[in-house]
Amino acid sequence: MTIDPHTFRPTPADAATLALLAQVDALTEDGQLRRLSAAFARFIGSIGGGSPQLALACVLLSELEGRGHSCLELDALARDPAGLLGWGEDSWRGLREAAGVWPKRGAAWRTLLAACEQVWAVGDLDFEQPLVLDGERLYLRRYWRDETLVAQAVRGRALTPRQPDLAEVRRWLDLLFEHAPREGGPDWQKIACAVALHGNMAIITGGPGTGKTYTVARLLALLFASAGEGSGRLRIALAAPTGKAAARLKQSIDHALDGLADRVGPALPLRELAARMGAARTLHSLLGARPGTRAFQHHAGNPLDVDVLIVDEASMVHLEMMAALLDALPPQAMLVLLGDKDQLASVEAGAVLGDLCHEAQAGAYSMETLRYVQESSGQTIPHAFVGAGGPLAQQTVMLRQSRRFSGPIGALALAVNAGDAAAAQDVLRGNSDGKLAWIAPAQQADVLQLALAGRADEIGGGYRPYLRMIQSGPGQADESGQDGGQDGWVRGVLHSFEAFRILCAVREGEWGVAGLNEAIEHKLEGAGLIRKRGEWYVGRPVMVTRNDYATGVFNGDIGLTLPDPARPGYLRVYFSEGDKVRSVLATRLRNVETAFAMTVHKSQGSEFSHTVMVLPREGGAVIARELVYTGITRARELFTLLTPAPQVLLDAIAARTQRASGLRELLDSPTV
Ligand SMILES: Nc1ncnc2c1ncn2[C@@H]1O[C@H](COP(=O)(O)OP(=O)(O)OP(=O)(O)O)[C@@H](O)[C@H]1O
Repeated sequence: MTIDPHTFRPTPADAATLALLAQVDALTEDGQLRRLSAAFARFIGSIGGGSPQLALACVLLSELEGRGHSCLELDALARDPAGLLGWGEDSWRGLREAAGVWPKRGAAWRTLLAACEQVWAVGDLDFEQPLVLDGERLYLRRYWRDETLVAQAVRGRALTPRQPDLAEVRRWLDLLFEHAPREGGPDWQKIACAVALHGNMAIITGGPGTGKTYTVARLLALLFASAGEGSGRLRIALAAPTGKAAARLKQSIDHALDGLADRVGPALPLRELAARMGAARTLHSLLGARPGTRAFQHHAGNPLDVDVLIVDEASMVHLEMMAALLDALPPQAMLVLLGDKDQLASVEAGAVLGDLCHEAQAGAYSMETLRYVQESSGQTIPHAFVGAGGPLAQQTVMLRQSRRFSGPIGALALAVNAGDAAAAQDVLRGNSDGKLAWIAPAQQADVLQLALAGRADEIGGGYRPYLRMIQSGPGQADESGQDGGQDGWVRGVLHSFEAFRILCAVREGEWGVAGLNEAIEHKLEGAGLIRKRGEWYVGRPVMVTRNDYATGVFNGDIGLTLPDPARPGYLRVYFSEGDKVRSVLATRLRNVETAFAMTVHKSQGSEFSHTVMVLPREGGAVIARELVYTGITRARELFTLLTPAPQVLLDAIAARTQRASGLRELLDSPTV
């Protein structure tokens, strides 16, 4: 439902509700609430009887939706409404007084809301009311529908048994996984492949470098092998939430299959089969996004033409997209989700992968799963991982050892993920052979110096190398000593830019994306590395902020501005997509922002040799453990952390982002 807050006029409501809405308006003017929330409360009041409690519940529901929650939990509403918004009692008092009667228990709120004609209590007669009450959760209908669809589809898929030939699976797994894990214990990668073959849905989760792509490449080989004569007809689709992640997935899978081809020999023409798979696509393009609408070309009535769908970076997939994806996937197709459950959830509402993986750490495997895994892979799941998990837990495997992400950066990520601020501090202060640096308390000048030239002890750090390469122009030898002409030069510049990035936790202020981009531009201009002439200039890195079907660029794509070789005086923006480079005339790009500094959120799915993360001077609800963990895990070789106020880091590590959602409960409910 779309409401224009400027044109919407409510019908008259009772005096108490009007008094409450006046308070809401004042807080909106103050910038504490978004405009949409008051408009939504008025809209709900206009289509049925109103009450100040209902209006306030609507304001909160809308605010929480804007912060990524899919519902309002009535228990929390009764207990600590101010806490829901991260407000102190003072800011909240006015609203609370205006609301009048304030039920002290979730159940009482349920009774109050269930009596409203705008609310459908699940189980009652449904009149398509805009609000839905499911147990003690209040939803916008759209999110309730999406959550229910996801839970039903996921349970159904996980429960759909496949009956692979166990001896054959075992034979192939032994061939595909040559070495036992160095650290001993079960080979979780092998287990993941076996488990995936057991149902129509599997999740492989793990931190960076734990081998998710390595494993899924072997799973594909196994699927080709199991298809026998029909292997050439197996329709496999690869997808990811962003173009960049999709390109990376395809590249890694091709590389892994190529490496496997010789090992499996002529028994399986892996190179040929891989070549037939086609490119990886963004989820938007796979589902057939239609500009200007939320609907997709593919849905239950027009399902995707696939047998196996692999989705990488699944932590970035929001609730609505996951529901659309599951709706469009034919029931007999296999879905494999890959992702790191501990990363930041999607920008939009939902924390789907986190919810789906809530038992991944513990395992919670049944004895039946243990037996199946033993027979199909020869692997013994230790008893510590036995439990009473639901059907999806049986189809989920967490990879636990990182091959490329060890050392001090890995130790820091582990400490942060475990919420252990003291251990994180020890790692940051300890001897890390220069891999880690912690600048605290930091000044903005520290960030600017890093942007210019990296750390003092670093050769060729910061943004200087790529800007110098631009200044040298094509025709010069690249890093490898080869002259690649215009194309080679563009690739070289893009590659060099990818080596370094500054990530921020917030958008606004001195320590946010906006303030830092401006200051960095100034610094680079002062050093003679860029020449700003208006908005567009040579060397400007940009991030696309909105999908644009006309130019084929999508939200989150990052490009570099370079001279147009065909038209002197014109600029083009070059985007790298795996092995390919695309370019668009700069003036055709409408929704972009400078990207020397970008948010941690937008950096998901990317890695940089040297990642610099900047925390702001003041914490807040968004500066939590998942954000810090996601920032650290973007670093391949060096990680530098800047904190103007070190306490913000410690508070962030202690805080978890909990998004309200009913998905976990629904997943475990046999009646869904
Ligand atoms: N069992 C293994 N034996 C040997 N090498 C492995 C194994 N598992 C993974 N690797 C190697 O470790 C590296 C990381 O693996 P991979 O890229 O699959 O991890 P990932 O979990 O997909 O990482 P990311 O989340 O960063 O994309 C790769 O070079 C891969 O070839």
